[in-house]
Amino acid sequence: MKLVYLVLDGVADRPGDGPTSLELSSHPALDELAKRSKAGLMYTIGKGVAPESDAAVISILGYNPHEEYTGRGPLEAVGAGLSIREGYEVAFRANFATIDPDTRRIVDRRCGRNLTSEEARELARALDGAELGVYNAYARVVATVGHRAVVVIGSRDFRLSDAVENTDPAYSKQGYVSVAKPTFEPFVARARPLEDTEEARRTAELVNAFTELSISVLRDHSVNVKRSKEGKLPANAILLRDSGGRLPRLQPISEKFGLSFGAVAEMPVEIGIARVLKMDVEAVPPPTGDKKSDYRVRLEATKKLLEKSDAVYVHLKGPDEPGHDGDLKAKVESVEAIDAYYVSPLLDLIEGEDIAVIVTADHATPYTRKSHTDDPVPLILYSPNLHHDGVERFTEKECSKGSLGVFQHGWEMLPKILEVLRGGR
Ligand SMILES: O=C(O)[C@@H](CO)OP(=O)(O)O
Repeated sequence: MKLVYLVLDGVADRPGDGPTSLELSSHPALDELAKRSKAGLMYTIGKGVAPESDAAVISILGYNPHEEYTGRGPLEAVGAGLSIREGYEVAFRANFATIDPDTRRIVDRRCGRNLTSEEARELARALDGAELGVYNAYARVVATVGHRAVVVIGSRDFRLSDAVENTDPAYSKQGYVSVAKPTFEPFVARARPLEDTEEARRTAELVNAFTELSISVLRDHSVNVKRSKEGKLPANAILLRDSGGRLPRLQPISEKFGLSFGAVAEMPVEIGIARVLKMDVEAVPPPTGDKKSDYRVRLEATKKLLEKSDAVYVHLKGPDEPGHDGDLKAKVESVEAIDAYYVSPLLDLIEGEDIAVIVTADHATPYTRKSHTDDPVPLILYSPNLHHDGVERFTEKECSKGSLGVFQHGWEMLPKILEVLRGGR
């Protein structure tokens, strides 16, 4: 038996808020699969935790992020090809953002979501390698996709600590698991040490020095002058979150489950997770405006990995961004594009084959809330060897009627599902 494990980033909404994107969209292939599947719901980390994708994905791949985890920063870093000097460097997930430089008020955490990766790379170059003026410290800045970047703060001589608060006010650090705040004060936060150590105080000081430096360097950068002339928001600040000083030491997924895993990943954080878990990674280019071609590439990568691996984890970013933007129409369209261009041909591919499929999400990003929430996500499990539950559609409400019940923690799901698949009932 082979397994395709499809994660639709942020696809779930909150049914209590009104019709969900899954209810409003036409997705015949997902519905066809749901009809032939067992179904259920899942809290991807746990009730009350509105997770980011990093810890949520770690969790739904079977690892409890409360046990061994070191934050999103290092995963983004490894996904972007950077390594971290343990003890002397701390990695952060960064956002190019628009602020009022005089008051530090945040106008947009993603500078209008129209910063191109090329623009971001040019801005990052202006800061990469900057000296921070104290503790013989420096910053490395690497742009990744759109407004996203990785920042590594390092010192040549002094030890640093990852116990520092985010400067991005949208997420709070709860240990190493970052939680989306339902509302927040839109000001660049000052980094505070989160423990009473010299290392943490020093790191917080360096983070604040980097923030000031980035605001002064980006203010009149030619990319921003051009963007302002074009009526676009300038990318004039960098918000940092999810500090981590090393990669998590997790058992490789093939050893954990006795299955070889491949991964189709498009964003740096998922690429980082796949690398850390020692999956065979097919990194595909980030999403473009051409959905048909994007999903064809992802399906080809899935096929290629299925030939050499037992299981393939496929992460599609699509629905998360319109969820963050509160754009119901775009979220519906994103589900429909995945259905038509990825799931429908996937059904042809698995027809008559001994291939099981899981479809779920890493968290909800309800268009009504514009941020991640702790709502449970729908889950279906198809296998030609299993009885199906007879649910009608792939939606939150329909899946709640399924025999898999409600998983209280994402990390409990994969072991259970593999048991069901191996038992063949
Ligand atoms: O990277 C992203 O797309 C989101 C997380 O889903 O982060 P942010 O809210 O900073 O855009």
